[in-house]
Amino acid sequence: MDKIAILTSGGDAPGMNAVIRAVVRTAIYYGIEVYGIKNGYEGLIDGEVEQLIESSVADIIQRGGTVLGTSRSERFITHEGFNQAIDVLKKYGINKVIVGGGDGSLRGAKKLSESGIDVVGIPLSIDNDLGFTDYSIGFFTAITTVTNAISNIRDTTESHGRANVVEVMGRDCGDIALYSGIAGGAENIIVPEKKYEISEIAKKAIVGKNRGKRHHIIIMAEGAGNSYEFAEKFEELTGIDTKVTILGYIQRGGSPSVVDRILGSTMGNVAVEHILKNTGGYVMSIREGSVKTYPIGDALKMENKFDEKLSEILKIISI
Ligand SMILES: Nc1ncnc2c1ncn2[C@@H]1O[C@H](COP(=O)(O)OP(=O)(O)O)[C@@H](O)[C@H]1O
Ligand SMILES: O=P(O)(O)OC[C@H]1O[C@](O)(COP(=O)(O)O)[C@@H](O)[C@@H]1O
Repeated sequence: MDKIAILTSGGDAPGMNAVIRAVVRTAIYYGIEVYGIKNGYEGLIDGEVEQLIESSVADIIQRGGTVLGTSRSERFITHEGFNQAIDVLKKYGINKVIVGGGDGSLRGAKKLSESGIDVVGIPLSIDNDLGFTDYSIGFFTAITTVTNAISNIRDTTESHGRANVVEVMGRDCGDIALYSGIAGGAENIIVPEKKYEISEIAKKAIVGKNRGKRHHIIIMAEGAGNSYEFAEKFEELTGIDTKVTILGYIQRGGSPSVVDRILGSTMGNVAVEHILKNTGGYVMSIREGSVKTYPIGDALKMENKFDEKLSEILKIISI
């Protein structure tokens, strides 16, 4: 008899709870025992495993974070830690695992599948840095939070006639900066995928200022440089009083958006149906509006592409 477990791993993302809820309720619907593994791969190694029932996931769809807890686990990458994790799964008779997380977590899931455990990975990361899916769950909530913050920052920036460098998350991926930059009407974005010239950004601000513009918002992804150093140089070049706002963890928490709840519920449900019918390793994806599955090895080789067109649109319309 199949036994399914669900774990969440890596950086948490709004929508993780919708996934957990859908996985648990779908498994029970099909008469399958379902287990929750606490605190990601760390909890798996330590045997933090608990059977879940319908009511275990009551009243969680609206909550940010993950009720199962998460971790970044150095131990899981070691031979010893990984084998301990496999032993725990064997002890409970769990043969199928659904992993919700980002790139690293899904690499861990691939390793589990190579050890004979059937897995389905669900893309959960606010960064939207996965090549095999158009969107990862959590991204839309994060960019809504960032966009609301930009609107607030714009009000005060405009009143004072200042510039503001808003630092957002995204170590290797500029999607949070790009999408919230478009939605918030930022004049410039600075992202890890593209080189920038501070002199060009300053020139644009001076042209705007001479036109009577009283605010200038620059969104900087955390992986693209040091926002304080940038702001100091920008102020020097433009003569515009320049402040820095680092949004930090504010953008990773909070009640999930409608899109993330629906994506989470759908992917959680389809993941269970898929894992019951298939052996091996897979991931869930959303491509051009449809939910799809890919073999996990192929999926992790797909390159994440920066949306040059959207970046060009920002350049043209945010002057
Ligand atoms: N190549 C890998 N092989 C096995 N496990 C991995 C690998 N990369 C990451 N992991 C596991 O996944 C965890 C989460 O990965 P991390 O990159 O921190 O977050 P995310 O999944 O959000 O990208 C890591 O702490 C580690 O335990
Ligand atoms: O919580 P931590 O360990 O400080 O991680 C911060 C990082 O996690 C993220 O929020 C999400 O990244 P991952 O999806 O790779 O975990 C990044 O944007 C950020 O740099």
